[in-house]
Amino acid sequence: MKLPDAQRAVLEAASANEARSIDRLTAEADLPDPTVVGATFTLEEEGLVTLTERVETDATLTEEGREYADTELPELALHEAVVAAGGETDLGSAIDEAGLNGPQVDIALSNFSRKGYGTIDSGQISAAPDANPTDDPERLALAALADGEPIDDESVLDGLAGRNLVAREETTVREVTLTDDGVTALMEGIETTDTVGALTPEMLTTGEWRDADFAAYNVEADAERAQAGRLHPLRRTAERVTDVLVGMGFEEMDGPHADAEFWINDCLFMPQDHPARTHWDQFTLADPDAIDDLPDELVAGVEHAHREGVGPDGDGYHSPWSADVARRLSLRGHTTSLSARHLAGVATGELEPPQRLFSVEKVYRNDTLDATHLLEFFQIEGLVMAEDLSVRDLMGTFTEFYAQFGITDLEFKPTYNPYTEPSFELFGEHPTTGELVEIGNSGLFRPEMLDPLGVDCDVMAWGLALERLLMLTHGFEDIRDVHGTLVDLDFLRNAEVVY
Ligand SMILES: N[C@@H](Cc1ccccc1)C(=O)O
Repeated sequence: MKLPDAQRAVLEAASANEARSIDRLTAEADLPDPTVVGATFTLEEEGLVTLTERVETDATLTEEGREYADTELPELALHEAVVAAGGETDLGSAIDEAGLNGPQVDIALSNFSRKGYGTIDSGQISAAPDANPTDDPERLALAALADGEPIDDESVLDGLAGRNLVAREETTVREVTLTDDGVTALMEGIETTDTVGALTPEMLTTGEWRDADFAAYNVEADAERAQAGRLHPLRRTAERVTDVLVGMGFEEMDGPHADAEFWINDCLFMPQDHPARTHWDQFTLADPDAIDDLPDELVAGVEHAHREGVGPDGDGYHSPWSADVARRLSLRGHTTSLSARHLAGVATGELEPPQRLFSVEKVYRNDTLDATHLLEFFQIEGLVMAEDLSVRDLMGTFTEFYAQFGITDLEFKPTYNPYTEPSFELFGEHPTTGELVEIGNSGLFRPEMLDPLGVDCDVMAWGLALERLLMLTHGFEDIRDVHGTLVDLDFLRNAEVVY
């Protein structure tokens, strides 16, 4: 019989008397695992081997399990402390003596009683005289696992898995046995065919590939999973947002992450003593600490709006205003700075209506980290500049935009921004908790903002949070499950950006 090299090696490594695992055949045939699996599948099809599959459950120590294997289970540490104190003592000193703290205290107390190591009664703890902590099955199992020994007692393993001290993982073990035909073939002798398993650069350059007999691929064979790099789901969502907005006729804006407060705040009619302009909210740069080249005429116009307001009935803030503050350099707390630069005509030249602009960019805020706040996040900024815009246009745009992501239950709540009137916060329903989540803020820019920038038509605008959009589309309850060091690798590898 003629067989390709790999099949012959697998056949020779297999036995008729004993089922051998693929791992063992791989070691004996000295071939890569996928090659052996592929060869085995073909041999099975040809009736030369039989292949059986068995699911084995592996147990490995979790970090906590390892810690207790190295030291002691909390309930045993507690027992030891009680025994050392003469068999009975007050609970507080037993806990201290056992060196228990935080969640370990509860763990120790509940397991101490459950396992019959003693009793706890009105603040006193006593050790059961007949308890035998040395033979504690969980303790022995942890020690055995730490030494790499197998554990047969499933109920102990289940208990440890329930305490999160052991992680159980199922693996499929494939085993191969020679059939009678396989034995006969081996006895009659096997010649190696010259089928080629892999195309090499040499075969291409010499032209040898032309006459080669290539082995067929077995597309059903198990192969190692290659984890290639891929874009973060958040980045892919950002790209999707860009696609949607471009599809709605928007053009992308660009601009600096660190900018003069003039563009970030002053142009937005944010008084210089506004709380959002303090270090509690924004990150101010120390070096360099200012932008010197602001357009004089614009600065004068903005200062005038702040001091006197706009129009015959206008009224300003009558609060301090200084060009030095306006020149101060900060990380942008919103990308509305890009809208200001574009509307002022300093980004891409004077704008004529109609215009639709957007950006999906990072912004930075000195927030307190929690489930819905990070120090930086992506903002979906947008503006429409046209004659006669109304709140209906604003709501219609959001309805159209969010519908692309399957979000059709938007709610609007009136709010206040120094730079818009009217202003609306947007909310969407969280798919699993049902809670309303704030997903953005919007409004029509006020004349106090537009007039100094030289814009005399209407502008509606918004800032939406990309991470919050992802929370609604993927059901996250904590933003830190999307960003940062706590993100689940499987999520990064497998998440689909669905729309
Ligand atoms: N700048 C606002 C969003 C916004 C932009 C434009 C108009 C109204 C609101 C924010 O960061 O929340």
